Amino acid sequence: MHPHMKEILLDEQQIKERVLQLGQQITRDYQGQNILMVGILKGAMIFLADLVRNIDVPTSFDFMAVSSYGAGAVSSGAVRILKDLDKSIDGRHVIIVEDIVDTGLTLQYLVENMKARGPASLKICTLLDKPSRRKVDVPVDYNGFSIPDEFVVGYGLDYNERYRNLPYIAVLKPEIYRS
Ligand SMILES: O=P(O)(O)OC[C@H]1O[C@H](OP(=O)(O)OP(=O)(O)O)[C@H](O)[C@@H]1O
Ligand code: HPA
Ligand SMILES: [Mg+2]
Repeated sequence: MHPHMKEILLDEQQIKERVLQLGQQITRDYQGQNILMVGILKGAMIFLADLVRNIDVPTSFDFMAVSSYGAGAVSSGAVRILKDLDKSIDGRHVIIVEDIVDTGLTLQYLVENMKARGPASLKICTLLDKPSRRKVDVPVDYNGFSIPDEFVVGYGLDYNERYRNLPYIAVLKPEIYRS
């Protein structure tokens, strides 16, 4: 384990099994349709890459980059678009793919923003959910794991742009983000 980690919360095998289940569930729910997965950069990229390989209906993907956390471990609440979608989502069956729903502020903004673009349907898929930290209600359709209120990194999730490449999800030692 990386020396900056307190404990591994979800190991590679647990993540792999759950991502397979989510892919199978989405495949069942979208029979006969085409999906547009919208990955929210950068955190969701690893989850999206693994998830789409477990989906067996026609699937395309696009990306959006927004930022609320910046370099820190606390949400600023103000969401900025850093990179917008390449194409229109009008009439498409859209699934927003996130790595984590924490306060819900990022997703609340994204859902409002995307609904205004006229998709045929809009669902949310997140790998992790921290329900105890929610400030606004967001309708999560697919959730990998509900986790306790601890700052986690790995499998796409960062602290100050680090640790995204860890193959597991771990709790960062508090002294690392306090220092
Ligand atoms: O529910 P919330 O409290 O809004 O937090 C969740 C958001 O925060 C993180 O993004 P971040 O701004 O750190 O960008 P990143 O994905 O590039 O790390 C995460 O990827 C979610 O998008
Ligand atoms: O626990 C977290 N880890 C990394 N990024 C995050 N963004 C919201 N919560 C988290
Ligand atoms: Mg981040």
